Amino acid sequence: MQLSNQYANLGEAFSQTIDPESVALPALLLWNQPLAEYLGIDATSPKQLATYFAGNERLPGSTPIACAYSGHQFGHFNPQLGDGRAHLLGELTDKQGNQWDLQLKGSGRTRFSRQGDGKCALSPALREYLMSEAMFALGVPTTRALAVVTTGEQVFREETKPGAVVTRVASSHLRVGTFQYFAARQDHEALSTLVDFAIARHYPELADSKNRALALLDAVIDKQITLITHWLRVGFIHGVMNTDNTAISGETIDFGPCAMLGVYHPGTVYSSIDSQGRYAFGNQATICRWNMARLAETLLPLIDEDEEAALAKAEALIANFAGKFEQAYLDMNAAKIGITKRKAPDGDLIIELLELMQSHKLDYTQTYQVLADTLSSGSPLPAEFEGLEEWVNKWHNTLQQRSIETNDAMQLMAKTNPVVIPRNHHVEAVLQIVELTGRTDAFDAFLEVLKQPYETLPTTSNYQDTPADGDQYYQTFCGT
Ligand SMILES: Nc1ncnc2c1ncn2[C@@H]1O[C@H](COP(=O)(O)OP(=O)(O)OP(=O)(O)O)[C@@H](O)[C@H]1O
Ligand SMILES: [Mg+2]
Repeated sequence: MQLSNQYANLGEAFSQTIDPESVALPALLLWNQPLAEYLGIDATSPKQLATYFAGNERLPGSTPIACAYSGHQFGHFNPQLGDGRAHLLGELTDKQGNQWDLQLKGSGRTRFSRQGDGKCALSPALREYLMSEAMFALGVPTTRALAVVTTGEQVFREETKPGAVVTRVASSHLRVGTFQYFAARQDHEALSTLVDFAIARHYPELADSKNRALALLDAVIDKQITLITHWLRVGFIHGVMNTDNTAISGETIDFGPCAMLGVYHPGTVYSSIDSQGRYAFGNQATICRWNMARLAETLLPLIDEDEEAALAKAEALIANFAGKFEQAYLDMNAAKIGITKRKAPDGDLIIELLELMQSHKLDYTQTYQVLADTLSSGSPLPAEFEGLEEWVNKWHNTLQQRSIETNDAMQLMAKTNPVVIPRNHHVEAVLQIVELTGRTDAFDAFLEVLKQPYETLPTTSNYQDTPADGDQYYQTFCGT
């Protein structure tokens, strides 16, 4: 294993070269062996891994850096964010030649730390590991987690908590906020470097585009639409879709206050600080479009020297967002009810189902399982789904009129609708067990099931129940 330092080599304007802070007593708590193998990370002792992934010793070839970025947080621009508690160790190249960033989070203070302590508590580190690996298995583009190392140190939040460092693997850490950082400083040269870097890393097919900045914007918009559509498919609520938490790669990044939707309602919000519901489940596409408009602004000087021409070109792409998203969203929803080649009237059927789920306060994940059951066994709807009969008849008729074989519909539904998701109450329960006991059995058992979310394993049923209180009091916190 030899890391490269491509981002570090972009120069001082982009990052601060700084080693992680050494921790007192590094111990490897979680290790993602399949991911390590995929990345070609050499097998070594848990002790050595803990030393590396706590940041106590440099990995071969690594020059750790903290990256500069800005961001709109809840709509307000903050020019000076950056990795305040993270260190990019460098890039790894896998066997297929793909580049992966290895980054520590919770690894100490940097130039960008502001008032923060640079640390991460154990529970948010575990959440990042569990949720990102669950999302990966669900087929959602995402950053991943390689390790959680406990530090043997305490961090102070409202109370004393055990500390940890989580290792994140991402196809890059370029954020909308990274572009904003240089745009705010009117550093067009750095912006141009970023565009080149992003294209080389993520969109090499755009290398020969006539207008590289515009082509990049177009590609990022498409990737983001795909991402948000996946979130809506599985019921993911990111919780803090600030522009500094929006990756150019189209991967889900920053699992701080994220949660899963239980009862279907587009207004669902769990984040304690999102009092306006800006990042509510059903608002995520609108916010994504807003974030893409912020990205577009940063690229204007590169899109065209003529300001008005640049604006017209960028605006055309932003204006297309809503239409493109709508198509992707309806296609995804059609797949959830077994329809491949969606036709215009299916939109009404889809919207009607969503409205029924909302008015009958039905669980999002369970509803699609119950619908699939009506196809597989012809079983009647369970009592709590009373009121859907008419819709189910209409849906069955649609499948028939469209000559969609029941088996084909069932297969499509089975790969589109997870049987199990990381439900909030189960996530909290396993995180708490690790925090209280230091043992990971319960966490591991849950993760095993989450790794096959479209299969019913012998233990899957342990995690399919809905929370007793319907998550009405559930709250998440910007994990620090
Ligand atoms: N404990 C902390 N110490 C120093 N800086 C912090 C701390 N927690 C958050 N920050 C910084 O505050 C900003 C916003 O934090 P946010 O919660 O979005 O990111 P994060 O969870 O730290 O990291 P990422 O987006 O990389 O997953 C970032 O600049 C982040 O580095
Ligand atoms: Mg963040």
